[in-house]
Amino acid sequence: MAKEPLRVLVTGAAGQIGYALVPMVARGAMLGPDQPVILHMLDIAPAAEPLNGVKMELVDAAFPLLKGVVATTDVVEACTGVNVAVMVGGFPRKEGMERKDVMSKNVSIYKSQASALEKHAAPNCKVLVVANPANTNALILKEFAPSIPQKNITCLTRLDHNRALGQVSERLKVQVADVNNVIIWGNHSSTQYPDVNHASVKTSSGAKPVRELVANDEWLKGEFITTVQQRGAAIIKARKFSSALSAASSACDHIRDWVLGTPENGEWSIVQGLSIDEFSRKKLDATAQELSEEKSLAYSCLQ
Ligand SMILES: NC(=O)c1ccc[n+]([C@@H]2O[C@H](COP(=O)([O-])OP(=O)(O)OC[C@H]3O[C@@H](n4cnc5c(N)ncnc54)[C@H](O)[C@@H]3O)[C@@H](O)[C@H]2O)c1
Ligand SMILES: O=C(O)C[C@H](O)C(=O)O
Repeated sequence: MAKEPLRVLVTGAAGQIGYALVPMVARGAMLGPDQPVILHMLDIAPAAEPLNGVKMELVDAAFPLLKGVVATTDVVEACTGVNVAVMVGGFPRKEGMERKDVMSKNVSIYKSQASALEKHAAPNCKVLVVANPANTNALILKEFAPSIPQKNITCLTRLDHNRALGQVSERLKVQVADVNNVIIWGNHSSTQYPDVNHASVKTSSGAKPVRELVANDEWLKGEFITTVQQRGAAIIKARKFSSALSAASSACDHIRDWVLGTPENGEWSIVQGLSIDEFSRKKLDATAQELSEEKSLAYSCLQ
Protein backbone atom coordinates (compact mmCIF):
# COMPACT_ATOMS: atom_id res chain seq x y z
CA MET A 1 0.00 0.00 0.00
CA ALA A 2 1.29 3.50 -0.85
CA LYS A 3 2.63 5.46 2.11
CA GLU A 4 0.92 8.63 3.32
CA PRO A 5 2.87 11.75 2.26
CA LEU A 6 5.16 13.41 4.81
CA ARG A 7 5.34 17.19 4.96
CA VAL A 8 8.83 18.71 4.66
CA LEU A 9 9.40 22.38 5.46
CA VAL A 10 12.31 24.19 3.80
CA THR A 11 12.77 27.77 5.00
CA GLY A 12 14.78 30.19 2.86
CA ALA A 13 13.53 28.12 -0.06
CA ALA A 14 14.08 30.87 -2.63
CA GLY A 15 17.78 30.98 -1.78
CA GLN A 16 20.74 29.03 -3.11
CA ILE A 17 20.56 26.01 -0.83
CA GLY A 18 16.78 25.94 -1.10
CA TYR A 19 16.99 25.76 -4.89
CA ALA A 20 19.38 22.80 -4.68
CA LEU A 21 17.53 21.09 -1.83
CA VAL A 22 13.89 21.02 -2.86
CA PRO A 23 14.41 18.86 -5.99
CA MET A 24 16.48 16.43 -3.92
CA VAL A 25 13.63 16.11 -1.39
CA ALA A 26 11.10 15.73 -4.21
CA ARG A 27 13.20 12.92 -5.75
CA GLY A 28 13.32 10.93 -2.52
CA ALA A 29 16.94 11.67 -1.56
CA MET A 30 15.87 12.70 1.93
CA LEU A 31 13.07 10.34 2.95
CA GLY A 32 13.49 7.45 0.56
CA PRO A 33 12.41 6.44 -2.93
CA ASP A 34 8.98 5.17 -1.82
CA GLN A 35 8.02 8.06 0.47
CA PRO A 36 5.66 10.65 -1.04
CA VAL A 37 6.25 14.20 0.18
CA ILE A 38 4.47 17.53 0.36
CA LEU A 39 6.93 20.43 0.27
CA HIS A 40 6.31 23.50 2.40
CA MET A 41 8.53 26.37 1.23
CA LEU A 42 8.91 29.55 3.28
CA ASP A 43 10.69 32.76 2.40
CA ILE A 44 10.28 36.44 3.23
CA ALA A 45 7.94 38.81 1.36
CA PRO A 46 10.61 40.38 -0.92
CA ALA A 47 11.43 36.87 -2.16
CA ALA A 48 7.79 35.89 -2.83
CA GLU A 49 8.12 36.08 -6.61
CA PRO A 50 11.28 33.94 -6.93
CA LEU A 51 9.74 31.54 -4.41
CA ASN A 52 6.73 31.18 -6.69
CA GLY A 53 9.16 30.56 -9.56
CA VAL A 54 10.67 27.66 -7.63
CA LYS A 55 7.16 26.28 -7.11
CA MET A 56 6.48 26.55 -10.86
CA GLU A 57 9.69 24.62 -11.58
CA LEU A 58 8.76 21.90 -9.11
CA VAL A 59 5.44 21.48 -10.91
CA ASP A 60 7.23 21.46 -14.28
CA ALA A 61 9.68 18.78 -13.13
CA ALA A 62 6.71 16.42 -12.51
CA PHE A 63 8.33 14.49 -9.64
CA PRO A 64 6.24 11.36 -9.05
CA LEU A 65 6.79 11.50 -5.26
CA LEU A 66 5.76 15.14 -4.94
CA LYS A 67 2.14 15.27 -3.82
CA GLY A 68 1.85 19.01 -3.17
CA VAL A 69 3.72 22.28 -2.76
CA VAL A 70 2.94 25.07 -0.32
CA ALA A 71 4.92 28.23 -1.17
CA THR A 72 4.31 30.95 1.36
CA THR A 73 5.67 33.95 3.23
CA ASP A 74 3.45 33.12 6.22
CA VAL A 75 5.39 31.27 8.90
CA VAL A 76 2.29 29.68 10.47
CA GLU A 77 1.07 28.30 7.13
CA ALA A 78 4.61 27.08 6.43
CA CYS A 79 4.96 25.23 9.75
CA THR A 80 1.50 23.67 9.93
CA GLY A 81 1.62 19.89 10.11
CA VAL A 82 5.25 19.51 9.05
CA ASN A 83 7.04 16.25 9.93
CA VAL A 84 10.52 17.48 9.00
CA ALA A 85 11.71 21.09 9.17
CA VAL A 86 14.91 22.12 7.39
CA MET A 87 15.70 25.63 8.56
CA VAL A 88 17.84 27.27 5.88
CA GLY A 89 16.35 30.79 6.03
CA GLY A 90 18.83 33.47 7.00
CA PHE A 91 21.85 35.28 5.69
CA PRO A 92 25.11 33.69 4.50
CA ARG A 93 28.52 35.13 5.35
CA LYS A 94 30.64 36.79 2.69
CA GLU A 95 34.35 36.38 1.97
CA GLY A 96 36.51 37.37 4.97
CA MET A 97 33.74 36.87 7.57
CA GLU A 98 33.44 34.15 10.21
CA ARG A 99 30.08 32.40 10.45
CA LYS A 100 29.37 34.00 13.82
CA ASP A 101 29.52 37.40 12.11
CA VAL A 102 25.98 36.76 10.79
CA MET A 103 24.79 36.04 14.35
CA SER A 104 22.81 39.21 15.00
CA LYS A 105 20.87 38.91 11.72
CA ASN A 106 20.12 35.22 12.08
CA VAL A 107 19.47 34.33 15.74
CA SER A 108 16.39 36.56 15.97
CA ILE A 109 14.87 34.60 13.04
CA TYR A 110 15.32 31.39 15.04
CA LYS A 111 13.76 32.84 18.15
CA SER A 112 10.66 33.95 16.25
CA GLN A 113 10.28 30.80 14.13
CA ALA A 114 10.71 28.53 17.17
CA SER A 115 7.27 29.31 18.51
CA ALA A 116 5.56 28.80 15.13
CA LEU A 117 7.17 25.37 14.85
CA GLU A 118 6.31 24.48 18.43
CA LYS A 119 2.65 25.41 17.99
CA HIS A 120 1.97 24.20 14.47
CA ALA A 121 4.36 21.40 13.42
CA ALA A 122 3.34 17.73 13.66
CA PRO A 123 4.12 16.05 16.99
CA ASN A 124 7.63 14.57 16.89
CA CYS A 125 8.69 16.89 14.04
CA LYS A 126 12.41 16.50 13.32
CA VAL A 127 14.24 19.81 12.95
CA LEU A 128 17.52 20.45 11.15
CA VAL A 129 19.01 23.95 11.37
CA VAL A 130 21.29 24.78 8.44
CA ALA A 131 21.55 28.60 8.63
CA ASN A 132 24.66 29.92 10.33
CA PRO A 133 25.81 30.04 13.01
CA ALA A 134 24.08 26.65 12.80
CA ASN A 135 24.78 25.24 16.28
CA THR A 136 23.81 28.46 18.04
CA ASN A 137 20.69 29.01 15.92
CA ALA A 138 19.64 25.46 16.85
CA LEU A 139 20.28 26.22 20.53
CA ILE A 140 18.11 29.33 20.33
CA LEU A 141 15.37 27.42 18.51
CA LYS A 142 15.49 24.74 21.22
CA GLU A 143 15.30 27.27 24.05
CA PHE A 144 12.34 29.10 22.53
CA ALA A 145 10.46 25.92 21.58
CA PRO A 146 10.65 24.06 24.90
CA SER A 147 7.86 21.62 24.10
CA ILE A 148 9.67 20.16 21.07
CA PRO A 149 11.72 17.20 22.38
CA GLN A 150 15.36 18.35 22.62
CA LYS A 151 16.50 15.26 20.73
CA ASN A 152 14.49 16.42 17.72
CA ILE A 153 16.43 19.67 17.28
CA THR A 154 19.72 19.28 15.44
CA CYS A 155 22.05 21.33 13.26
CA LEU A 156 24.02 20.56 10.14
CA THR A 157 27.59 19.41 10.67
CA ARG A 158 27.08 16.52 8.27
CA LEU A 159 28.60 18.70 5.56
CA ASP A 160 31.84 18.84 7.59
CA HIS A 161 31.63 15.08 8.07
CA ASN A 162 31.21 14.56 4.34
CA ARG A 163 34.10 16.93 3.66
CA ALA A 164 36.30 14.87 5.98
CA LEU A 165 35.25 11.67 4.19
CA GLY A 166 36.11 13.32 0.89
CA GLN A 167 39.59 14.29 2.07
CA VAL A 168 40.38 10.83 3.46
CA SER A 169 39.07 9.05 0.39
CA GLU A 170 41.09 11.29 -1.96
CA ARG A 171 44.24 10.83 0.10
CA LEU A 172 43.92 7.04 0.29
CA LYS A 173 42.31 6.58 -3.14
CA VAL A 174 39.47 4.59 -1.59
CA GLN A 175 35.70 4.81 -1.98
CA VAL A 176 33.97 7.33 0.30
CA ALA A 177 31.47 4.62 1.25
CA ASP A 178 34.29 2.45 2.62
CA VAL A 179 35.44 5.11 5.12
CA ASN A 180 33.71 4.71 8.50
CA ASN A 181 33.55 6.39 11.92
CA VAL A 182 35.08 9.74 11.11
CA ILE A 183 33.93 12.23 13.78
CA ILE A 184 33.33 15.98 13.67
CA TRP A 185 33.39 17.43 17.17
CA GLY A 186 32.07 20.82 18.18
CA ASN A 187 31.04 23.90 16.32
CA HIS A 188 30.34 24.20 12.58
CA SER A 189 33.12 26.79 12.43
CA SER A 190 36.86 27.05 12.03
CA THR A 191 37.31 25.57 15.54
CA GLN A 192 35.57 22.29 14.66
CA TYR A 193 37.69 19.18 15.20
CA PRO A 194 37.64 16.54 12.44
CA ASP A 195 38.89 13.40 14.21
CA VAL A 196 40.00 10.15 12.52
CA ASN A 197 41.27 8.43 15.68
CA HIS A 198 38.37 5.96 15.58
CA ALA A 199 38.00 5.83 11.80
CA SER A 200 38.61 2.82 9.59
CA VAL A 201 38.52 1.84 5.93
CA LYS A 202 36.82 -1.32 4.71
CA THR A 203 39.35 -3.36 2.73
CA SER A 204 39.32 -6.87 1.24
CA SER A 205 41.26 -8.03 4.31
CA GLY A 206 38.97 -6.38 6.87
CA ALA A 207 38.71 -2.92 8.44
CA LYS A 208 42.01 -1.00 8.75
CA PRO A 209 42.53 2.15 10.88
CA VAL A 210 42.67 5.35 8.83
CA ARG A 211 45.62 6.59 10.90
CA GLU A 212 47.60 3.45 10.02
CA LEU A 213 46.74 3.61 6.30
CA VAL A 214 47.56 7.32 5.99
CA ALA A 215 50.77 6.79 7.96
CA ASN A 216 51.40 10.53 8.12
CA ASP A 217 50.44 12.11 11.44
CA GLU A 218 51.72 15.47 10.34
CA TRP A 219 49.08 15.55 7.58
CA LEU A 220 46.34 14.19 9.84
CA LYS A 221 47.06 16.67 12.63
CA GLY A 222 47.68 19.59 10.29
CA GLU A 223 46.52 20.00 6.71
CA PHE A 224 43.66 17.50 6.96
CA ILE A 225 42.12 19.33 9.91
CA THR A 226 42.59 22.84 8.52
CA THR A 227 41.28 21.87 5.08
CA VAL A 228 38.03 20.63 6.60
CA GLN A 229 37.80 23.56 9.02
CA GLN A 230 38.35 26.09 6.23
CA ARG A 231 36.45 24.40 3.41
CA GLY A 232 33.42 26.68 3.69
CA ALA A 233 35.67 29.73 3.30
CA ALA A 234 37.50 28.11 0.37
CA ILE A 235 34.17 27.53 -1.42
CA ILE A 236 33.13 31.14 -0.83
CA LYS A 237 36.48 32.34 -2.22
CA ALA A 238 36.11 30.17 -5.31
CA ARG A 239 32.38 30.59 -6.02
CA LYS A 240 31.75 33.97 -4.43
CA PHE A 241 28.74 32.25 -2.85
CA SER A 242 28.70 29.77 0.00
CA SER A 243 28.34 26.06 -0.62
CA ALA A 244 24.89 25.08 -1.79
CA LEU A 245 24.80 21.71 -3.58
CA SER A 246 27.01 20.04 -0.97
CA ALA A 247 25.03 21.66 1.85
CA ALA A 248 21.73 20.49 0.33
CA SER A 249 23.03 16.98 -0.26
CA SER A 250 24.40 16.77 3.28
CA ALA A 251 21.07 17.97 4.70
CA CYS A 252 19.43 15.04 2.88
CA ASP A 253 22.07 12.65 4.28
CA HIS A 254 21.50 13.99 7.80
CA ILE A 255 17.72 13.51 7.75
CA ARG A 256 17.83 10.23 5.79
CA ASP A 257 20.26 8.59 8.20
CA TRP A 258 18.31 9.93 11.17
CA VAL A 259 14.91 8.72 9.93
CA LEU A 260 15.86 5.60 7.96
CA GLY A 261 19.44 4.75 8.84
CA THR A 262 19.15 3.58 12.42
CA PRO A 263 17.68 0.29 13.59
CA GLU A 264 15.87 2.16 16.43
CA ASN A 265 13.27 3.88 14.28
CA GLY A 266 14.73 7.35 14.09
CA GLU A 267 16.30 7.48 17.57
CA TRP A 268 19.93 8.55 17.85
CA SER A 269 22.19 8.02 20.84
CA ILE A 270 25.63 9.23 21.90
CA VAL A 271 28.45 6.70 21.49
CA GLN A 272 29.93 6.07 24.92
CA GLY A 273 33.44 5.22 26.06
CA LEU A 274 35.55 6.68 23.24
CA SER A 275 39.14 7.26 24.25
CA ILE A 276 40.20 10.91 23.93
CA ASP A 277 43.91 11.67 23.73
CA GLU A 278 45.57 14.89 24.85
CA PHE A 279 45.66 16.41 21.33
CA SER A 280 41.94 15.76 20.92
CA ARG A 281 41.13 17.06 24.42
CA LYS A 282 42.68 20.44 23.59
CA LYS A 283 40.76 20.67 20.31
CA LEU A 284 37.49 19.71 22.03
CA ASP A 285 38.01 22.29 24.75
CA ALA A 286 38.73 25.05 22.22
CA THR A 287 35.58 24.41 20.21
CA ALA A 288 33.47 24.03 23.39
CA GLN A 289 34.80 27.39 24.57
CA GLU A 290 33.78 29.01 21.28
CA LEU A 291 30.28 27.52 21.51
CA SER A 292 29.84 28.92 24.96
CA GLU A 293 31.01 32.36 23.80
CA GLU A 294 28.59 32.19 20.87
CA LYS A 295 25.77 31.39 23.27
CA SER A 296 26.47 34.55 25.28
CA LEU A 297 26.77 36.60 22.10
CA ALA A 298 23.46 35.21 20.83
CA TYR A 299 21.66 36.21 24.03
CA SER A 300 23.15 39.69 23.87
CA CYS A 301 21.86 39.98 20.27
CA LEU A 302 18.35 39.00 21.39
CA GLN A 303 18.10 41.71 24.08
N1 LIG B 1 25.52 24.38 8.24
C1 LIG B 1 26.06 24.31 7.04
O1 LIG B 1 26.80 23.37 6.75
C2 LIG B 1 25.80 25.37 6.02
C3 LIG B 1 26.28 25.19 4.71
C4 LIG B 1 26.05 26.19 3.75
C5 LIG B 1 25.34 27.34 4.11
N2 LIG B 1 24.89 27.47 5.38
C6 LIG B 1 24.08 28.65 5.78
O2 LIG B 1 22.76 28.48 5.26
C7 LIG B 1 22.14 29.76 5.14
C8 LIG B 1 21.51 29.90 3.76
O3 LIG B 1 22.50 29.91 2.76
P1 LIG B 1 22.12 30.24 1.24
O4 LIG B 1 23.37 30.14 0.47
O5 LIG B 1 20.94 29.42 0.81
O6 LIG B 1 21.71 31.77 1.38
P2 LIG B 1 20.78 32.62 0.40
O7 LIG B 1 20.96 34.04 0.77
O8 LIG B 1 20.97 32.22 -1.01
O9 LIG B 1 19.30 32.15 0.84
C9 LIG B 1 18.77 32.39 2.10
C10 LIG B 1 17.28 32.61 1.94
O10 LIG B 1 16.74 32.81 3.25
C11 LIG B 1 15.73 33.78 3.11
N3 LIG B 1 15.36 34.34 4.41
C12 LIG B 1 15.92 35.37 5.09
N4 LIG B 1 15.26 35.58 6.25
C13 LIG B 1 14.28 34.65 6.31
C14 LIG B 1 13.26 34.37 7.24
N5 LIG B 1 13.10 35.12 8.35
N6 LIG B 1 12.41 33.35 6.99
C15 LIG B 1 12.54 32.62 5.86
N7 LIG B 1 13.48 32.84 4.93
C16 LIG B 1 14.34 33.85 5.15
C17 LIG B 1 16.30 34.79 2.13
O11 LIG B 1 15.29 35.61 1.56
C18 LIG B 1 16.94 33.86 1.11
O12 LIG B 1 16.03 33.50 0.07
C19 LIG B 1 23.24 30.78 5.43
O13 LIG B 1 23.14 31.20 6.79
C20 LIG B 1 24.52 29.98 5.22
O14 LIG B 1 25.61 30.52 5.91
C21 LIG B 1 25.11 26.52 6.33
O1 LIG C 1 31.13 28.63 5.28
C1 LIG C 1 30.00 29.14 5.20
O2 LIG C 1 29.74 30.29 5.57
C2 LIG C 1 28.89 28.34 4.59
C3 LIG C 1 28.79 27.01 5.20
O3 LIG C 1 28.71 27.06 6.59
C4 LIG C 1 29.86 26.05 4.76
O4 LIG C 1 30.47 25.40 5.60
O5 LIG C 1 30.06 25.91 3.54
